[in-house]
Amino acid sequence: MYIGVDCGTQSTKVVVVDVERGRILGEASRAHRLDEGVDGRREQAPAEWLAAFKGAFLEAIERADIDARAVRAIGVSGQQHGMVALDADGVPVYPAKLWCDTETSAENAALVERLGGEVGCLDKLGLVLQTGYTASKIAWLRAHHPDAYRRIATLLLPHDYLNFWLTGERVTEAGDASGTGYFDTRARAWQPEVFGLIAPELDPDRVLPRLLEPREPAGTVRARIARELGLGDGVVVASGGGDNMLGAIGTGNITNGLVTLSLGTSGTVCAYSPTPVVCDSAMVANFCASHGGWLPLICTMNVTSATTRVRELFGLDIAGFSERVASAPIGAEGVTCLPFFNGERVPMLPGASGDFSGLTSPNMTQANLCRAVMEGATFGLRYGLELLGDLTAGARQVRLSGGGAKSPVWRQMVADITGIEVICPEITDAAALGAALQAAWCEQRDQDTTLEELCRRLVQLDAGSLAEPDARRVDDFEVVYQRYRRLLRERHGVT
Ligand SMILES: Nc1ncnc2c1ncn2[C@@H]1O[C@H](COP(=O)(O)OP(=O)(O)O)[C@@H](O)[C@H]1O
Ligand SMILES: O=C(CO)[C@@H](O)[C@H](O)COP(=O)(O)O
Repeated sequence: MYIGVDCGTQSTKVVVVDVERGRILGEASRAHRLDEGVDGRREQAPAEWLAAFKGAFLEAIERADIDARAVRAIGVSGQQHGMVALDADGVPVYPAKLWCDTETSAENAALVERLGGEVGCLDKLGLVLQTGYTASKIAWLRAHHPDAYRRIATLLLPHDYLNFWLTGERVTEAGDASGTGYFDTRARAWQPEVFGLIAPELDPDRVLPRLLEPREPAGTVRARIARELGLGDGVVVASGGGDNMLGAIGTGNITNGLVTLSLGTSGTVCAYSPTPVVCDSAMVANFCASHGGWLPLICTMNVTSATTRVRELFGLDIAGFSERVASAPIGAEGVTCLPFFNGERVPMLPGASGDFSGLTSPNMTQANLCRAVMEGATFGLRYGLELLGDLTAGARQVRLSGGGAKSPVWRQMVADITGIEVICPEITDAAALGAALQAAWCEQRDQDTTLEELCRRLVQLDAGSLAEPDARRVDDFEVVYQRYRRLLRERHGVT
């Protein structure tokens, strides 16, 4: 048995997988709170992730109806970029500032300038620093909370922190490290010169975790934690990775030719590449994959976070919201939404706010506003897909994951807006499945087992989720997408 854990923005999910029989035996999740401020602050207490991990783990084991001592390895996936700064005792010196925190946009702009703009960033890092990456969070802590900054002994990412709690080891791997902003994504190595600009008082050899190879274990579960979770001795913990990297594994997107699109709190689109990628657009992140190779990716910050805001505003449950969306026509009778309620990363507008435009007395209905926000979030992903250019140009299928992928209306909308067939894996939390597969790949590293074989066995596509683009709707959406692009240009100068 293998366990996959995905510590997302809104919850931690755990999946129990029987790799030998190719079956998913049990799943469970526990929610996290998000601490938000008007200034773009978005933080979480790492202790909540641990509590959610334990709760979801024990429930998933119970649902799977297995003895936890049958577990051989655990893989952990985590929301990318979050700053987990620990003191010498391994205690956070400050709450984790998350990927969606935009409070540090001034520090990010200053860092980009010091690195020599986009060209300098690409030269030193293989990607362009964006607000949300870990680098500006450290610079911000240094400027605003120098006492906490001075106590930093280790800098981890969310999935590294869970691995640290499980094993006691301070380690990371290239996939998640790619999103720090002090890692050279082409060389798959820390970039000490850049780190020195961000945190001149900290010694990178001391505070940055050791980099693991993709198949190398982080360690084994410590005795005390094993007792709490009911595990046997010597349970292996894989290197794990960023949620998008493990989501790629969990959707079978581990070699060329596929596109993974996630409708989570964030929206992401990525495609595997065996070589490092520098796209025409600075918004495409040349991240590493967590199984070797690269995973160029675009990320939008307002997907289910945006639809949830509007849903809650109208006091609707998920079914009621979907019903409203389905009842309104394509284009929401002229209502267009730029859903940048949390600022935005792609397009690069960290300080932006959201817009509903085209409202008139007759079209200002719940149905149109619900539809417009879902369309706006999906248009943002189409914009990102276009930025990926040749990497996704010939894609014949989108593998869809994340909470929003459970919605048939949204799946069809993605197919009609991108013009590409959409299908979901049977498990919507592909990152948790990817983490379990990586755990099996790691634990079986002395055998011939390949990751391709594990994906073939476990990544089962749900035929019932298939959504094919409809030519007429594709045309209708094209007109509305151009309206969205016009608004983007008018409001934010984005061409
Ligand atoms: N059927 C559905 N339709 C639309 N949104 C949904 C549906 N089911 C779940 N969601 C949304 O998915 C989100 C959680 O997605 P998830 O991928 O787990 O996020 P994260 O990994 O960022 O924590 C929640 O906001 C939830 O409202
Ligand atoms: O910042 C990024 C990718 O660069 C986000 O995709 C985070 O990794 C959060 O993911 P979710 O919680 O939305 O799954």
